[in-house]
Order: sequence, then structure tokens, then C-alpha cells
Amino acid sequence: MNKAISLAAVVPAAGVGSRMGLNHPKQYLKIGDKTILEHTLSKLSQVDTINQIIVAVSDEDGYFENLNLDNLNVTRVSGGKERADSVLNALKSLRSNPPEWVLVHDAARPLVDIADIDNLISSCINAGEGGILACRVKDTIKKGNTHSEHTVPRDQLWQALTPQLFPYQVLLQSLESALEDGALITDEASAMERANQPVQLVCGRSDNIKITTPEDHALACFLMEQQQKSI
Ligand SMILES: Nc1ccn([C@@H]2O[C@H](COP(=O)(O)OP(=O)(O)OP(=O)(O)O)[C@@H](O)[C@H]2O)c(=O)n1
Ligand SMILES: C[C@](O)(CO)[C@H](O)COP(=O)(O)O
Repeated sequence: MNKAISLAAVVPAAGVGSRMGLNHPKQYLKIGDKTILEHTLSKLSQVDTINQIIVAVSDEDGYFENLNLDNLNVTRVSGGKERADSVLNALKSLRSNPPEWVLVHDAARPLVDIADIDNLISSCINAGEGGILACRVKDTIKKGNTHSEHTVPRDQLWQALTPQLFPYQVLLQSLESALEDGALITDEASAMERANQPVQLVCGRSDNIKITTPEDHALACFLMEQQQKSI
């Protein structure tokens, strides 16, 4: 259990899911009886340390209002063109009553383990610096486009996951500055690295997959079934 801290969760959920190839955003695909987004919000709502949940949703999204959020304390804000824009919009919405810390978690990662989230929060709060869930790569990694140029040494390679947890003001400033400069920001850690801020790598489960392509959805359905059996 983490001591009482001021921690807000931000859930970027404004993507179109183009790689999933559907006629609706992938976060509304079902896994069992709930949508991916409902699963993700339900997971975050079970983390005692999280005081509020801000979800960035496209203004054109007609699905969110039909979700069964079981009276979850969730606030909707507008998404943006890219994931980083959606996250920044959500961060700006917190300026009037800023939290100390903010945890950003992809809507598309419903399988996240609550124990991993608690571990990330403990690691960051105890160290006084931000960090991300990550897992070491398990395969041999090749560099190249359609032909292998060479094998990349993998002893220091990690796959970045979410949640990613950082001090709120520092993340807001770092992300705002990065986007103003036109930097390519695909996760919060890259904005923090750009600002020379520390980013801890906290080991997380590799089944915390981001549901991106059709085969990910099939795998997620199996994994969620296994997860629910173990509760
Ligand atoms: N403009 C965007 C783009 C993405 N996301 C969110 O960021 C998370 C990770 O992004 P990704 O997996 O790339 O989702 P999509 O952008 O929807 O997928 P694709 O790139 O295949 O279109 C998702 O929860 C997605 O909803 C967002 O909030 N706003
Ligand atoms: C944030 C992230 O999930 C970490 O791996 C990833 O960068 C999101 O990338 P995407 O292209 O927006 O899915």
C-alpha cells in the first residue's frame, strides 16, 4: 500500500486504432463482457493511491458516453492529433488543482497488473523521481528495413510499457516544451529524457501488451480469461 499522495491518472483514449483495421476505435473492442477501455479504467480504479482519472477522448467519439463506468470517478477531456497531444490536453486540464504526480496509462493496455502499478508507484515515490514499467527484450534484435544490417546487442534494451509516472509540473513543462519544438514524442519518458530528467526503468510483466493489431486482441482475450481465473 502506498502512503497517501496526490496522484492523478491520465488515460490517452483518443486514437483511431488504424493498425487494428476496424471501422471503430479499438478501445471499444470487447474482451469478455467489457470494452478494452472499460477494463483499463476498472483496473486503474482499483489502485488506492490514484485520486482521480482523466480520460482523453476524441471529440468525434460517439462511443464513450455509452460505456458502463460503474460510477467510476472519471473526467473526460478532448484528445489531440497524436497521443502526446492527448496527454498534454489532459495534463493542462489539471492545472487549476495540480496533483504532485501523474501516471499515464494507455487505454489500449487493459491487461496491466495492479501489483505492477503499485510497484511502479512505490519505486518512484520512494526514489523521488519518475519512471516507467518496462520489460527487457527477449528476442534477438536486428537493425534494418527489409534486410538485416546487423544484430543489435540487447543486454541494455527494454520495451517501454505504461503506466509511466512522473512529477506533474515537470512532465507538463517537459512535454509542452518538446511539442513546441516539434520533437517526436511517443511516450512520456522521451519528453522527460529530452529535458534531462531521470527515468527509472521498473520491471513489469510482458503480458501488459498494447492491443494494436488483430492478433493482439485474440491474445488479450486469452490472457484476460487467465487473469480473471487467477483472481
Ligand atoms: N491521437 C491519439 C492517438 C493515440 N491515443 C491513445 O494512445 C494509446 C496508444 O496509442 P496506439 O496504440 O498507437 O493507438 P492508436 O493511435 O489508436 O493506434 P494506431 O496507431 O494503430 O492508429 C491508445 O490508447 C490510443 O487511444 C490518443 O489518446 N490520442
Ligand atoms: C506509450 C507506449 O505504449 C510505450 O510503449 C508507446 O510508445 C505508444 O506508441 P503508439 O505508437 O502511440 O502506440
